[in-house]
Amino acid sequence: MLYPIVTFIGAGNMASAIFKGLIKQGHPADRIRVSNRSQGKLDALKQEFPTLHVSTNNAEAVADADVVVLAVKPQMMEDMLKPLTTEVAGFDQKLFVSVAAGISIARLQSMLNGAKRIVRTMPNTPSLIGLGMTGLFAQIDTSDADKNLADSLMAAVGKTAWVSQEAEINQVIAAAGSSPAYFFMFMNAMQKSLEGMGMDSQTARKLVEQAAIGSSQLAAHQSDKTLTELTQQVTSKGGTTAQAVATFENGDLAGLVDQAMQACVARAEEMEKLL
Ligand SMILES: NC(=O)C1=CN([C@@H]2O[C@H](COP(=O)(O)OP(=O)(O)OC[C@H]3O[C@@H](n4cnc5c(N)ncnc54)[C@H](OP(=O)(O)O)[C@@H]3O)[C@@H](O)[C@H]2O)C=CC1
Ligand SMILES: O=C(O)[C@@H]1CCC=N1
Repeated sequence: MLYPIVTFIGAGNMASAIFKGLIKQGHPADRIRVSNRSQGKLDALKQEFPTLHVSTNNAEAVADADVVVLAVKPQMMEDMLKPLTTEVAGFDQKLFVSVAAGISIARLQSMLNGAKRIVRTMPNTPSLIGLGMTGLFAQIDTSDADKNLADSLMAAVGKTAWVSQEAEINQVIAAAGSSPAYFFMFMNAMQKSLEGMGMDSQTARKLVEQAAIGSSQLAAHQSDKTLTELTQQVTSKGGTTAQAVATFENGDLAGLVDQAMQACVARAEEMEKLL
């Protein structure tokens, strides 16, 4: 099988989670190019993957790309793309996969001089270990071949879900792109509580980590049960869990989570207007 040449512009947190994940899944490193503004990250990558093509020159990195993954911060996208539209022959004919929050396809199209082959995605950092969750959206006139190529890249590092309305990508951000941070915060709060009770941090981290892994795996294995049913399975009447659950309910955990998710979506919508 001949793997497509994939160029990542930006070698930050999200891009590196995806391309390292791809390499782990068998995509040959010599068919991946990574360009980044500063040299330091590239030097480290070259050490880790000697056959990876790295460059601080975006135009050079995209020249032979089949797919260009746009992975710079949203605020930097326009300045990053502008020179490429004139410097790189046939640039607007390539397939672009954007991972950026808050930049619509219409906006990308205008930044890309009218390019037509664009898939907007919202991945997350667990892609690094093959457990990513990516939402994808493409306009109606995007070819199946382009959709399949974008899907296969993201499916190599986790699960994928297509949304039929572009606005839903902002909900994917709340559910998957940003949500690893929520889970880490929850785990961290548990760890800190245990430490406050006197437990050493290593043991506290191990307990929290394994309980989180076990719970998420159990939910995935028993997807026929609702999350409320899974909660009830743990909660003995008059027992310990009931006290913790009541504390969360009294503090309106669900309301707070809803507020956080809404704030996330609202910020994505606001970014779409600003950028
Ligand atoms: N982090 C996450 O969990 C997720 C992020 N995203 C999206 O991914 C994108 C990147 O975010 P993230 O990885 O967190 O950000 P990072 O800041 O970690 O990475 C951005 C990278 O882009 C590089 N860069 C900036 N300007 C240029 C340029 N002109 N040419 C080449 N490289 C450039 C930066 O280089 P330098 O080393 O010089 O700073 C940096 O390494 C964003 O659009 C974000 O919305 C989407 C889903 C999840
Ligand atoms: O915080 C952000 O804007 C990006 C998008 C999703 C995760 N990180």
